[in-house]
Amino acid sequence: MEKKQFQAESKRLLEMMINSIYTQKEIFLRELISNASDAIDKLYYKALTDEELSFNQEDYYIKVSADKEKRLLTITDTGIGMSAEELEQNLGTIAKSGSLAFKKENEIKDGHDIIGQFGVGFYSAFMVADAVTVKTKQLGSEQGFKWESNGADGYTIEPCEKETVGTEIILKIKENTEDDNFDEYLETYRLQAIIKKYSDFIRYPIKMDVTVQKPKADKEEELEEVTEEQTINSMVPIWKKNKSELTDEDYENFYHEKRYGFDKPVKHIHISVDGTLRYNAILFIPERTPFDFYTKEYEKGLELYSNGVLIMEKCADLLPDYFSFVKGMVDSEDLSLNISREMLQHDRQLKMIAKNITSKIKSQLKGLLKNEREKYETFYESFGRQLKYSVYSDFGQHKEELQDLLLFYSGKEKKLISLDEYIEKMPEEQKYIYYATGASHHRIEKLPQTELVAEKGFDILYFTDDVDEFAIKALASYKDKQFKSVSSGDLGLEDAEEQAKTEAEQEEHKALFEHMKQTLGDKVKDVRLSKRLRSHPVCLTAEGELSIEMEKVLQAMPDNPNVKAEKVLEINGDHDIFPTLKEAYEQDKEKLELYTNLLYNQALLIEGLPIEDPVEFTNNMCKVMA
Ligand SMILES: Nc1ncnc2c1ncn2[C@@H]1O[C@H](COP(=O)(O)OP(=O)(O)OP(=O)(O)O)[C@@H](O)[C@H]1O
Repeated sequence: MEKKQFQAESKRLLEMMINSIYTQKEIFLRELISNASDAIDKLYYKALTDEELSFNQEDYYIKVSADKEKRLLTITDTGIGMSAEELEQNLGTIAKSGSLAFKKENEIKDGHDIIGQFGVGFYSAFMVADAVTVKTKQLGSEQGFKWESNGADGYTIEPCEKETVGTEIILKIKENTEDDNFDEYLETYRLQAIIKKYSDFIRYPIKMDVTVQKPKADKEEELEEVTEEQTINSMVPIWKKNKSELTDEDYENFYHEKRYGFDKPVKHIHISVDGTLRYNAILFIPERTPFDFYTKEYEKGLELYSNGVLIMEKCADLLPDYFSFVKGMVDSEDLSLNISREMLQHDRQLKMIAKNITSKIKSQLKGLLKNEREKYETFYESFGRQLKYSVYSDFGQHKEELQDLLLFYSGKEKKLISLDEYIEKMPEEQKYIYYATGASHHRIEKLPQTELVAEKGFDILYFTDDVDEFAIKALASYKDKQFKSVSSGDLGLEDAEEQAKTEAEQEEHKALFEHMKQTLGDKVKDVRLSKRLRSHPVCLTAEGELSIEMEKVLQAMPDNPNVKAEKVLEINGDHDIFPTLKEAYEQDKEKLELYTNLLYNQALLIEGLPIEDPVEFTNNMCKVMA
């Protein structure tokens, strides 16, 4: 059977391609500059094998010039140029990449990697231009050629005058439409910005004529407008430089130049990996939280470059959510780009880079915690909340990675300590890691519930952030030591004998406590003799999973107004108030009820909870006084 060739309607194909591949029109300049850079690189490779050719890096450049009146934008390069045949093949056939063929034929050396591979980038010029003219003269040829097209009706090729070897791409920029402002592609400042954004690390100078204000030669106090040729790109990417040549200041300048933040980063991480996985990365741990960090608007991600050309401004897949504060960039030659170079095929390579980066960040943070404590605490002040939040989010999936990065305020040492530091200082008889929650360190210090644990000489971690207790509940234990709230039912401090004694006392006053419980109804789950109170008469504790602090946090959220902790009112049996209660129970039940309500409201106040009926409470106080 006769095999037929697919027919392609090239005009339609070109239209489709131009209008659907790229999401941003400004990308045409990146594509044309990348082609120019490839063309110079090809000369460089030729010189490697051709003894008659020498390659002097300084002689090669790319120039971008705009003529507003004629609406012409020209990209000139001093590269290898094209013959008439190559023009026909490369620019006359969509998806034919001369660069890819070149790459296959030549062994790529010294990081001079050729960028082009799909054979479509050139046509992106038609997104902003009605007509494109290419004037080119190939190395070793006497004759120049001109390729012209208005996109729709094919192209023409004819000989032309061209003095120098290289290529000139001339775009006739479209007129503005209602939706698009094409004038901007003729504005120097806009072109500079696009070059900086995408092509900053092209290794040849990208030059432009820029008009600047300068003091006059004869009259320094007066300014005049002068047009001078400037190199717009930085050329050598800092990440390709030798680490030993770079100073902290160089990294800081890069951080500010790239507008990662206005602060001074607490740490930079420079990674160069060469092997099966090849990539360079420069990452920063910022000092201050960006203003929108804890909002939905904040977008995490690293800049992603392929061969020094920007592919994505914020590649979210490179960072786990829990390290979303990290800023920086990754450059890799091995990425599977999609045709528009705006996205990646979800590939293994990227996942491996992300994994690698995550473990590097983790180890750097641990190093900071161990060796540069002050810096770590500065970092922690800004992003500790994010780490704690990440311990319990995603069903505690990442708690293992993050738990040793946590810091909490130590009641005993009056400073932030890590969980390891807490455990190291635990006396042998201490079974649990104790914590107390409250609005401030000062208020926690005064909590009646802390009395017994503190008396034993055990340290208590003070939780003042609303995520603290949630994070700890997700952890449950650290290095086999369980966390225990000083307000929890059993503090694990009594031996069997002491326990039996409290139980006997509780039994002895059972009727009194039952009456008090009845008075309070479902406001409390129980009224009990306290084992933890020393000088205070009363406190509230919680039974079950939900603590009183958690109740406060959850109640403040819109969907949980009715969550309640199971509260227990504890009475200090050694306090002077206790005989009074016993007497009231025997002789005056009404008085007992009055006292019970007063004690309950006092306990609420200590916990920072609102009193349900403040007027009744103050009236009751007056009743006692009168
Ligand atoms: N300035 C130039 N100098 C020399 N050759 C060029 C120039 N611009 C384009 N070419 C040739 O035209 C071919 C097609 O260019 P085009 O930009 O469409 O694709 P590409 O660069 O190969 O691939 P990609 O779509 O990945 O950018 C190139 O492979 C190259 O051979």
